[in-house]
Amino acid sequence: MTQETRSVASATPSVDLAMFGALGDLALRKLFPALYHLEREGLLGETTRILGLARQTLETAAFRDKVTAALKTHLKGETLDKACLARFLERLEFLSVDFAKPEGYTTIRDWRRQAPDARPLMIYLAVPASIYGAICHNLKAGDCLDDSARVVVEKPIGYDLDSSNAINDAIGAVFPESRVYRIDHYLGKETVQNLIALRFANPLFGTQWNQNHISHVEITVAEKVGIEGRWGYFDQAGQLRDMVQNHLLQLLCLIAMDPPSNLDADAIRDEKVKVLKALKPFTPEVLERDVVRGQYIAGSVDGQSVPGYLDEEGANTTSRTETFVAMKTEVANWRWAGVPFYLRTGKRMPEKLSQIVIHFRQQPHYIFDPDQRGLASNKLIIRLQPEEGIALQVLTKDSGLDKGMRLRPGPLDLDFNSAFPKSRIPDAYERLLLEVMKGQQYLFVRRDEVEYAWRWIDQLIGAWEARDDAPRRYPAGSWGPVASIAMITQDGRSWYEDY
Ligand SMILES: NC(=O)C1=CN([C@@H]2O[C@H](COP(=O)(O)OP(=O)(O)OC[C@H]3O[C@@H](n4cnc5c(N)ncnc54)[C@H](OP(=O)(O)O)[C@@H]3O)[C@@H](O)[C@H]2O)C=CC1
Ligand SMILES: O=C1O[C@H](COP(=O)(O)O)[C@@H](O)[C@H](O)[C@H]1O
Repeated sequence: MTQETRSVASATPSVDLAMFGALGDLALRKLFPALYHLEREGLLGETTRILGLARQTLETAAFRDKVTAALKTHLKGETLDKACLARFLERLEFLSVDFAKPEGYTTIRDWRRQAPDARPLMIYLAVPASIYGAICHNLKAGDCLDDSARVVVEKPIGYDLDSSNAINDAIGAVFPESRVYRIDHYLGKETVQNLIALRFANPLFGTQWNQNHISHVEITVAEKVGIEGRWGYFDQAGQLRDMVQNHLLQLLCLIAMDPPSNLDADAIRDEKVKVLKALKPFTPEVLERDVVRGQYIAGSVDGQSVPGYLDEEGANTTSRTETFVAMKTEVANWRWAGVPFYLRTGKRMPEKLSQIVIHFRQQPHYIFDPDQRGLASNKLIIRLQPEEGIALQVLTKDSGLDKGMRLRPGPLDLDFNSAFPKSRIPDAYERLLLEVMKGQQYLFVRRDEVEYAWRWIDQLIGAWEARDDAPRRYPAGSWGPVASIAMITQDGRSWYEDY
């Protein structure tokens, strides 16, 4: 992170953005809406050009129509600003290329040569990871690249350590690590970045952030959605690879890492890697006690009946893929020894909710009503989505003449929408696209982070496979298998449930 991003944003430099997979789901649902928002906020470089690339034959005018239709569909209730839309569409061009074949790349090179001035080339690979290597190779062989070229790659980077290494090697054969931007869209969420501010700008928390003061940490990422037509992909991955390997481990790293010496990308990423290296591995015995896998069966979400995982479109009816995981893990280092981190994520839960709860230890000597001892210690509740905010649960005296010194838990609450009503919370992809344009890597995942995350996940999956047990069933619309509640109750605790 350079000086300028530490304080106020500066003007974004103009770039040439080549979007591979420009007619795919990610591009149309997330990336073009994010780029349009950047346009509306005046955050696109003045002469930035955007080249859509896909296999389908299409004129630029028809491509602009498709992008307009996608914006109308995906900008949830927002009215398109006509002038802004016109400015945005003017930037777009389209080329039909089969990415696997070298021939088409001459057209990309020619487009690049038409740039009005020297500017960075930003390549976004919104395509399956299986063709990242071919695209990188063809871009180089087709003379499309120079030293300004940076590449953005999507998750999942592989299926395990070996496959992720193969993908990273293919990318690394063309791009140095300093020009590779691996997306984990959770890092682009405003509230996730706020974890850095919360922890390192507030001495109140900085001094308490260790095993002397924190008893345990919960991270919940619950989704209401099911598989949404992605059964083929999801069934190969499962919730552990789809959500824990990346998003939940990134959240855990931001909570557990030591303070970086500055806000440079590598300073932050070095600290995250130390956390990943310190995660306790799972032995088969620990696995049985501390990990619960689930798969949803038919149920109801928001009052609507929904099918079970095995009855989703395209399902293989004998699949044992997990759609829910709960686990207890530990970061084995001086700061966190003995502090359980409880992680939980699942599809078809009753709420969409991403939340971190830090439970502080009780006072060493207790002087209030013994009946209230178990009432509560302080909790810091960090709501990442949907209602972004931070609440600190404190104990105060219950008011009233008849109450004596009765305690009452209550929140010191910072709701971002009411505290900062004018500020729109940008979508993660807006932030991430902007950072690539500026050449800042601190919100992207470095190769060794991916590797250590896979190492940990691989040994967990290895232990799982050795047990060969089926996931536990849970009805859609519930908080997961009962065993996930028992898992935390065995430690005398419960999942925080004030949703
Ligand atoms: N969609 C999402 O919400 C998310 C997606 N991702 C990742 O983003 C990437 C893109 O995903 P998504 O948009 O869903 O996938 P899609 O399949 O919807 O889009 C991929 C696009 O790439 C095109 N493509 C594939 N191979 C070639 C080729 N050889 N030549 C030309 N075009 C090609 C496809 O064209 P055609 O239709 O002609 O085959 C398609 O338009 C994947 O890596 C995915 O894992 C990550 C997180 C979320
Ligand atoms: O990466 C993924 O994330 C989404 C959840 O993202 P969110 O921003 O809506 O919380 C998940 O549904 C998807 O399966 C996974 O691939």
